[in-house]
Amino acid sequence: MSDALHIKNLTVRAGAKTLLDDVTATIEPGRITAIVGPNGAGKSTLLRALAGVAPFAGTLALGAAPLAHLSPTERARRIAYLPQHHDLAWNIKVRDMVALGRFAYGAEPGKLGATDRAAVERAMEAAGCAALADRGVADLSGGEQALACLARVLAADTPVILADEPAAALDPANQYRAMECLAEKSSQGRAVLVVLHDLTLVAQFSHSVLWLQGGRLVAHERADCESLAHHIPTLFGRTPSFATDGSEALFFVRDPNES
Ligand SMILES: Nc1ncnc2c1ncn2[C@@H]1O[C@H](COP(=O)(O)OP(=O)(O)OP(=O)(O)O)[C@@H](O)[C@H]1O
Repeated sequence: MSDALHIKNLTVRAGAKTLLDDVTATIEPGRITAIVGPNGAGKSTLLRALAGVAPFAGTLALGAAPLAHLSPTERARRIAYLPQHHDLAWNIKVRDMVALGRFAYGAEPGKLGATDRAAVERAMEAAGCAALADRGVADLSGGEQALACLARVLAADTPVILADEPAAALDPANQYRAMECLAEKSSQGRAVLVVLHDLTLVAQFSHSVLWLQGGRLVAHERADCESLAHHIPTLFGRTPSFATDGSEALFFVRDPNES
């Protein structure tokens, strides 16, 4: 089991605008914590601050170790980050892109040791992109690129995983595959923090939810039906229906009285 990720009084500003306002939460290891909120709520900003790519005020610590005290390499060995947008600058092979996940261990694409090679192959297999290993990343479809980027994060084998909408570009089967990959990591004792818009995936895979609205943390609660039914109408202005077959599926039903 790895350490908990402690977020204390996290505030992010861009000029005069406050993107994230005084967020305090603890992200537990061995759990999937979903971040849920409307577009523009600050979900990506929260992950970006935790990943070290957005300046912030406040304190972030992994266990007792403030993240600010870690070197970039030490940080990269502890926290892997899957951004919302996949900016792929070079048309390198999928296998070499996934191998970048091993960079913090000194591995160079094309010159991997046995441990790194095994981690890369395992990650591509888990993410479902092993058959794409020798293809150029720029020649892949959007969903295929998303699987390759997920594999890069899995290959890093970090105690903390930050994933921003990992399922957004994926077909239904691959959405479940991506979430199962993250569930496997959390069952190994890692802390997984994931931005999700699909509320059924939230209900089925997450243990707790950070509810964000307007840059503020509205609540941090267990991902049970009662909590979902309470917060979803408040944040999204619509009341969800819950499947009655025990599948934890959630959906919005069109009001027949609406024109
Ligand atoms: N550099 C910036 N300058 C000004 N405003 C910014 C900047 N970066 C983000 N924002 C704004 O901050 C708010 C939060 O952005 P963020 O990307 O965190 O939202 P989000 O909850 O991830 O949204 P989505 O669900 O649409 O991806 C948005 O209103 C966005 O326009």
